[in-house]
Amino acid sequence: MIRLEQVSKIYKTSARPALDDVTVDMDRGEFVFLIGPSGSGKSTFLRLLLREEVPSKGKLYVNNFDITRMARRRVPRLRQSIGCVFQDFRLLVNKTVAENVAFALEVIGKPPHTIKKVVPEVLELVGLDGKAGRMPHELSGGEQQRVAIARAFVNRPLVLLADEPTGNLDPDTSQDIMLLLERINRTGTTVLMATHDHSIVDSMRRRVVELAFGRVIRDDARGVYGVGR
Ligand SMILES: Nc1ncnc2c1ncn2[C@@H]1O[C@H](COP(=O)(O)OP(=O)(O)OP(=O)(O)O)[C@@H](O)[C@H]1O
Repeated sequence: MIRLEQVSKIYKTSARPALDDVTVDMDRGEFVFLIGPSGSGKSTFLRLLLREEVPSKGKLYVNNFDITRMARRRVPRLRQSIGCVFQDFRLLVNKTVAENVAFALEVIGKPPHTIKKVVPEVLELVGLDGKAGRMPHELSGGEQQRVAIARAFVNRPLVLLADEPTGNLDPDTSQDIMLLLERINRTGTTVLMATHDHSIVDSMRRRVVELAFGRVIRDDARGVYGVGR
């Protein structure tokens, strides 16, 4: 599903590599935490998968796309196969909950009758039925993140990337969001989540890939956050 072979990323303005000779494989249906201190390369890792950056060295595959050699015109197809969720939700503030989710389908050309059917289904899945007509500012942070997850998942992506999805949420709400991500993972979607949240990583006991200075220093099948520290 996701494969990095000896990938390095060196930004022009930076003295040391942001990623340094990283080799990792993630299978279909895995749930993986990507952890490491600030500046260790987590966001760079995610940006490479979306082809927002290109690697300086190595090979990179996502959902059978060879990202290293990918022509620019094929990038939208790659991004359609990946759902993304961020710490700051990134909803369209002037659209309702349902319109935010529908928009993700409109931009990829889904017909209106499909959109009409699928949007309520996914809102129910994330626990937001009854709130379809609300504006984002009328929702709590946890609810806004649910909308973002619905939007990311509505197209049934093979991979869901989550960059600090609980970073702006209190612990209870964070737990709810994690239950939702687990539920999405159980449908077969690979979930890769970058996080600083010790308690979530420790309570879920999933695969943990730890970065330090751009290198993978740990890859545990059922890991915790702070081993050896
Ligand atoms: N666009 C860029 N240009 C130059 N250097 C960059 C760029 N983006 C990131 N870096 C550098 O690459 C390294 C890794 O950064 P990255 O943002 O991937 O880390 P991170 O683990 O996501 O950090 P955080 O947890 O704070 O988001 C850092 O040294 C950072 O300064």
